[in-house]
Amino acid sequence: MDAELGVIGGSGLYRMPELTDVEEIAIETPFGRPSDTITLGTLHGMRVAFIPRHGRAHQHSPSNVPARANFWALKSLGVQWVVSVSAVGSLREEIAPLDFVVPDQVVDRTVRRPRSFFDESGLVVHVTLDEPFCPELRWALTQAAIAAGVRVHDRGTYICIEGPQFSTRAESNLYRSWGLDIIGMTAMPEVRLAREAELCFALLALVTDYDVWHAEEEPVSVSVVLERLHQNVQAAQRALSALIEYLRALPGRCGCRTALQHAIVTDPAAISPEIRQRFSLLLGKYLPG
Ligand SMILES: CSC[C@H]1O[C@H](OP(=O)(O)O)[C@H](O)[C@@H]1O
Ligand SMILES: Nc1ncnc2[nH]cnc12
Repeated sequence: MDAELGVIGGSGLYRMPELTDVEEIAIETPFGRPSDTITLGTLHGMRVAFIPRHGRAHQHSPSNVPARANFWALKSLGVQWVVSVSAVGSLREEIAPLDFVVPDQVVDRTVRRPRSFFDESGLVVHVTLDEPFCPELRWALTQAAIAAGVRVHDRGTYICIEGPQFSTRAESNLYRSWGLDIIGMTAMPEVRLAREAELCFALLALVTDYDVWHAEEEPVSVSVVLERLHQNVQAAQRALSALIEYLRALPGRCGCRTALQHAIVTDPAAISPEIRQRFSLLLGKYLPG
C-alpha cells in the first residue's frame, strides 16, 4: 500500500504544501492518465496521495476531468478514503460564502460524462447510492473542519451541473425551489466511481458565492470564486491536516468497502478470463481469475 488517504483538490487547491517525504508519480490506467502526476507524501504519519482534479495548470474542464483514471489510480495505490475539496455556490441564504459544507446528498444533472468503470465491458454492475457519501468519513471531515475554525454545515444536497457555464437565474431559482443547498460541477461522476471502487468518499465544499439568485450579492463569476478561494483555501488545508487524527478513530463499519458484494448481475460463468483480469483491481475478490 502506497497511501491510505486520497485527496482530490479542486479549483484553487493544486498542491498540498504540508506533505513531507514527497514523490511525484505518473500512473497510466486502463482509462488513460489521471488529471496530473500524483503527489505521494506524509501528513501526520499517514501516507497521502494528492491529485489536482483540473490539473496543476487548471487545464481540464469539469466535463473533461479524467475521473475514471483518477479513481482507478487512487485504488491502485491502496487508498481507502478519498476526500474531494470543491468550490461551490450556495443556494440558501444561511449558507454563506466562506462557510464549509459536508454534503450528505447529491443530485446529478450532468449529461456527457462516463459514469461507470464497467460501461461496454460486458459486466453489469448496479451499486447502491441511497447514501452517496461515506457517513464515517463525513463525520471525520466535519470534525476536522470544526477543528480548523470554520463555520461548517454537516449536511446538504449538492447539485452537480454539467457546466462549464454557470447557471441562468431561472435555473438557479429552479434548484432552490427543489430544496437543494449547494451547486458545483464536479461531484459527479466521482460519487458513483468511488462507490464502484469500494472507496469511502466525502466532499469538503468551500462556499465561494451565492450563485446567481441573490438580489443583493454579485452573481457568480470566476473572479468572485477565486477571490473567496484565496480567502479560505488555507482553512481547507488546516482541515485536511486535522482530518488525520479523526480518520484513525473511525470504526470502519460503513458499507463502502463491500459495495460490490451483491452488485454484479452478470452470470460469472459468462465472464471471460480477460475481463476478470482487466477488472481484477476492482473485482478480484469477487471474481477470481
Ligand atoms: C473556477 S469556478 C468553477 C469550477 O470550480 C468548481 O470546481 P471544483 O469542484 O473542482 O472545485 C466548480 O465545480 C467548477 O468546476
Ligand atoms: N455558483 C456555482 N455554480 C457552479 N459551480 C460553482 N463553483 C463555485 N461556485 C459555483
